[in-house]
Amino acid sequence: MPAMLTDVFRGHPIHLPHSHQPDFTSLRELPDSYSWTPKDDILFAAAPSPPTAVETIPLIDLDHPDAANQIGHACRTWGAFQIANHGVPLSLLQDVEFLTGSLFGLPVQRKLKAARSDTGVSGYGVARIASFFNKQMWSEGFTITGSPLNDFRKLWPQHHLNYCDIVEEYEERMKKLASKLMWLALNSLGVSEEDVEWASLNSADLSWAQAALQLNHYPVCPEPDRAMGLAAHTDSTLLTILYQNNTAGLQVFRDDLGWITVPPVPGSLVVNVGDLFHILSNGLFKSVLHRARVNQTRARLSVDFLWGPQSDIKISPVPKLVSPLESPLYRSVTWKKYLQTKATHFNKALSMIRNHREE
Ligand SMILES: O=C(O)CCC(=O)C(=O)O
Ligand SMILES: [Fe+2]
Repeated sequence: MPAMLTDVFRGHPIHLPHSHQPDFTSLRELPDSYSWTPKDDILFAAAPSPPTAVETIPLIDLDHPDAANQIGHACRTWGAFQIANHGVPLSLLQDVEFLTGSLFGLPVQRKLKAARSDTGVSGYGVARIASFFNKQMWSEGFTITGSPLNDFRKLWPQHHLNYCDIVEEYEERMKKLASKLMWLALNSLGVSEEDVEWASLNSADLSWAQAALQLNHYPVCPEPDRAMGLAAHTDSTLLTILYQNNTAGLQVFRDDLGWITVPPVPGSLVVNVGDLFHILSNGLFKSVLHRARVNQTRARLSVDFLWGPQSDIKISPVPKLVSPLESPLYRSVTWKKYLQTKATHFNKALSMIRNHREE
């Protein structure tokens, strides 16, 4: 049986000196441990986009006949896009948002009943990337891998079954959507099912993929300019599908434009290219650097569907996308191995598996 995502993470526990969440609502000033400077993250100070910048990631209508090409173009230029007409019912998005709000609205002591253990993956806690930074992030999270039943029972002794049903339905929908998006993007490069033997086009057979669901809460912050909701990172996934409530905060980085805010569009979903899709596309698709900022007036919620292949599948650049005169840009890697590299080298992980060509 292929190793599941849970095992991958379990082998790489996060050791954090601060495993306890503060009660954000009681803080009237930003504590020093939450106050970021460019020293804490060089990207913190990277050029903010000018207020006049109108450019942002495209919003693509999946019913549009040219959707595949638009997605391909967005993956190459931004590494991210929003989608409308994605087929996920609005009522389900609302249910997931309600669940997320209800979870983070619980008293801290209750949330800590489902705290992620030192070596665990699922449950309540700080962002996984927290261990790479000296400063703390203005957010709290809840990770779901496999069934949330045990954790949900601790959080909501009465209503956990309803909430489990919502998660299950959401994950089913997301799995199908993610596979559809991957194939649309690959088709735009002329890549078809014969070129990627481990991934089936058939939406009824998604057993080659696995996923985790990450719920995030960014509370109202007394000094948002000095705080960081979630520091800059790329996702280790093939694709990530993000639902955000109606509050801006997600930003994506473009070398030529700086940090660009992704405006919430009601009912739409944000899609990010992750590191594995970048590898698979031989570097053609950009694994987008992104982060979450916070604000002083509205709490922000996001639901992140992190999607990739089963842990033992070897991902390497599709041969068709590699020029016959050059070696592939990356060596082959399983998701399991890649997460191990990421757990040690964080944002430098991709360069660790890159084939360095003679210039
Ligand atoms: O909350 C967001 O907008 C971003 C979340 C994210 O990037 C993550 O969970 O990996
Ligand atoms: Fe992310």
